[in-house]
Amino acid sequence: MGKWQKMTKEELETQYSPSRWSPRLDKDAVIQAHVQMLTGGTRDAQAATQTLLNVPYGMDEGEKLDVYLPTVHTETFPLVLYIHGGYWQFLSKDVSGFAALPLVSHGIALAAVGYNVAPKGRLEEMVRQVRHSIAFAVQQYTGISGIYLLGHSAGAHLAAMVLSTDWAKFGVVPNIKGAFLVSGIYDLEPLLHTPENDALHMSREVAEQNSPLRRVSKLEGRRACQILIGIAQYDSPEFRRQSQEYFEALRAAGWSASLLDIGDTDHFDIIEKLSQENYLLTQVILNMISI
Ligand SMILES: Nc1ccccc1C(=O)C[C@H](N)C(=O)O
Repeated sequence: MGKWQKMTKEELETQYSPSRWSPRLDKDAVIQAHVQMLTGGTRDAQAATQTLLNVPYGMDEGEKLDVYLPTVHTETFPLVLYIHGGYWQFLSKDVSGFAALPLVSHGIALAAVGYNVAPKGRLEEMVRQVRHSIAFAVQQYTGISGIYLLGHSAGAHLAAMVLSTDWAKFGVVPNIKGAFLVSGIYDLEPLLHTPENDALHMSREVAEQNSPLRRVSKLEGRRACQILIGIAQYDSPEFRRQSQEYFEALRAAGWSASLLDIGDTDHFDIIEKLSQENYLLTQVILNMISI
């Protein structure tokens, strides 16, 4: 048993409130600034990139992709699927193109995945939607040379769930070459005891079945796929513990996984800075994709 079980309700709530740990700004200001950075970054990326916005990947209104295409046309290119964060309740694909510019200028496409956040969407539905979006992308775009997942916070959780997909149900086996999981949550159980679950309505069973940490043995495709787990210096100790544990579990199961602890970042700017080409994580991603 980890030590979160011994925490008071208040302590657990604090540990699982990323906004309370930023040394830059107070909790409301950091979220406001985050939304501003994502919105502005996405606007800039859309102004400078060839895009395909609101491409439906399913029947539901929320099942859409925003695709940012490589600057120079090539027959084949890697595709990064970006899965946004926001505790499965906030944000959307509409503010999730901010990382596109450094990628498209290096011949890499980015697709921001829309999914139904709570209270409209339930957790199992979000997992299914994100999996479906990947199956759709590989069927739709024949020029994809490899798929890379990039997820932040709740989006890193969803990306990790994609790695344990039984693709037989989807009729395709995507060539997932890498996953960049940034400041993610890999064990949902502690959240059952926090107010975050008021909107998510997860049962214990749903939390267990959708915890990547408990599904490491079900992962497929380990030979080809590299996993990078990124964590912010100023993420909470619980968030940092979760990344460390997931990393260790992946390594123990024979995966090619690495853990990158990014100094002088918090839960929010660790991902915002992906709009900058000279940011450490941008460089690591470009190197891992290295075309
Ligand atoms: N990641 C986010 C992105 C956008 C808006 C909110 C969040 C949060 O994480 C909220 C959480 N309840 C917090 O206290 O930090």
